[in-house]
Amino acid sequence: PLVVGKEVLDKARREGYAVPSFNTNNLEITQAILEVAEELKAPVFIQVSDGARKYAGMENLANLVKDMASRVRVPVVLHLDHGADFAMVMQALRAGFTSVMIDASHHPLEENVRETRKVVEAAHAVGVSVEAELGRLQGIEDNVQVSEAEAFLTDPEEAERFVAETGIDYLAIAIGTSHGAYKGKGRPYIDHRRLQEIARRVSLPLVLHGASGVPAWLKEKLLATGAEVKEATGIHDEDIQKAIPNGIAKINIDTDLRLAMTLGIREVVVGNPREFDPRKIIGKGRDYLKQVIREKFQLMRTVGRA
Ligand SMILES: O=C(COP(=O)(O)O)N(O)CCCCOP(=O)(O)O
Ligand code: NA
Ligand SMILES: [Zn+2]
Repeated sequence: PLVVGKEVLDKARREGYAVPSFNTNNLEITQAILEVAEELKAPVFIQVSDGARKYAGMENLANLVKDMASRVRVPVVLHLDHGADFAMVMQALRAGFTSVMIDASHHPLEENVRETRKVVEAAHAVGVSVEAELGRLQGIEDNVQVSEAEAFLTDPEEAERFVAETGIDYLAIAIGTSHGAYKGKGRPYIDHRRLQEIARRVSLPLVLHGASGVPAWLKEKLLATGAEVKEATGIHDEDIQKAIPNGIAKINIDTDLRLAMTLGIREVVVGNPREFDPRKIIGKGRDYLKQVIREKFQLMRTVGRA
């Protein structure tokens, strides 16, 4: 069934596992997520970004997820990813989202607090959980000077204050991850000591953005279809496994789903130039999506937790 975010994540942090939050943009991605969650008896977040809202329509995606979630046995949370402003959050609340993120982390702290408090008041009034962000994920360019990079990472003491002043339900932090398929040359540096210090001060579930791994098997297969993803790199599994016992309870995955869907589509389109049944083309993408989604539930130890 569709459930509120807080109950799912409080349990995850308490019991030392994480819940993947997968971005959806259409029917096939939503099907893949829910079929695997059901198969593995795992709770799951399905999140809608601004881009997805523009591509598919917020109400369309909300109605699809709500209806499909009502027909599965595992807990499903419908989450607004990177809510840009109060208006967008209100639209999500009206559409029946059960969790919303207000991302005001690029504003000065005082404004982030103000914006976030406003959203908390509205969302909590209708029983919906709130995620906010403190600190900024490094940009795609990794030519950020060390000092600037420091300024982007979440300050533990500030995090404690931010949580107290805003009343949020879970906190997104910056400890070295970044959005997209190009997370820097080699292995991205994840600041586990900083995470431990944040987790010592903040008892709320912590959220990791930019956590896609760009798995080797997926990258190799994509390269074999002629996809130009040679420079693509992700977060290492060991860093994910290390972050979970240190308070990370929600882990955002979008890029790995994009790569999986693209692999399926390219394999059919490049491999069978005579194929023009979209169900065969997108369907192959859905198969690879299910494989990646299975791996995420296993990596995060979400299996059997529903
Ligand atoms: O943290 C993440 C995903 O991180 P990842 O890129 O490592 O998967 N997310 O929050 C997903 C962000 C998707 C937003 O993009 P569009 O507006 O273009 O849809
Ligand atoms: Na989010
Ligand atoms: Zn994000």
